[in-house]
Amino acid sequence: MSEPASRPAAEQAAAPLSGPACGRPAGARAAERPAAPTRAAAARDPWPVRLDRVSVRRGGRAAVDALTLRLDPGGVLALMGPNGAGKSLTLRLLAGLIAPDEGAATWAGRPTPPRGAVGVVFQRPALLRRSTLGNVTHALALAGAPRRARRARAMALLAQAGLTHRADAPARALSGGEQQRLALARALACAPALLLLDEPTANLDPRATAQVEALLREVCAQGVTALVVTHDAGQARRVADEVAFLHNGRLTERTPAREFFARPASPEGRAYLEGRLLL
Ligand SMILES: Nc1ncnc2c1ncn2[C@@H]1O[C@H](COP(=O)(O)OP(=O)(O)OP(=O)(O)O)[C@@H](O)[C@H]1O
Repeated sequence: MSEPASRPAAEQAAAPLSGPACGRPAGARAAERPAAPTRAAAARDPWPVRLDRVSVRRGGRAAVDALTLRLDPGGVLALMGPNGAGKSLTLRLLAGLIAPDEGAATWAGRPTPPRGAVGVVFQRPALLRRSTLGNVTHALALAGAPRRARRARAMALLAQAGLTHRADAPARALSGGEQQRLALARALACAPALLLLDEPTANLDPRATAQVEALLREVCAQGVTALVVTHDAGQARRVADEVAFLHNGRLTERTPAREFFARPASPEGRAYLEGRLLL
């Protein structure tokens, strides 16, 4: 994930069930590892994903204000900032779920993301009234996986998410942490190149948070690029390679994570880490 660190100031699928996005599957044990995506990867690669001076108007103001951000393959970018900074809107722009009012969002130079190239996990997963397994097989069906391959592939995704033992349970009966790991497994059904997560552990306890983070790290180690919106500085330290900091819809800095936490480049980033940036 790159773009030179822009020092001070400069830039589910959708849940696969509801939007344009939909995982380079990864595996727990090798025997259970989902088969390699059958699609021609290059045709679906979204790189670079670019926001060029995009603005989104909400409530009579620019909630995202002339933002420029470029994502290239590799790594985890944490998108941080105070409430209302424009993080979720930015994530939705990157997913192609909303269009900018000004500026341009492009994927590999095109105005929409390649089908299935971007997976999204929201803070509260919208799970279907089906079994855990059924949620994933449904996502695979939407992704165009052949019927005969769906069950084995879904079971491999569930194994990776540590949910084999919950396969037949109603998805909505899972714990919050299990539901979020299911949402991740489901988002991986389309073998996305880019995974966007909007505060994926905001409602989880430390143990469930650690499980989701471990799954995210595993998926990223296997080639998926991720952007995580988080308020949790500990989480950003644990999972992110870089931090992009937003304030009032503007990018104040994009900095390697280690550097951000040691010496944030922008006054806003510094104030936030010191608990002084409240709005
Ligand atoms: N549909 C809407 N109507 C009016 N204002 C909106 C709408 N959607 C977003 N906004 C406003 O745009 C701003 C940015 O919203 P966004 O959800 O991107 O912020 P955020 O950084 O994700 O905040 P939080 O950390 O609280 O989730 C906020 O002030 C929000 O109130």
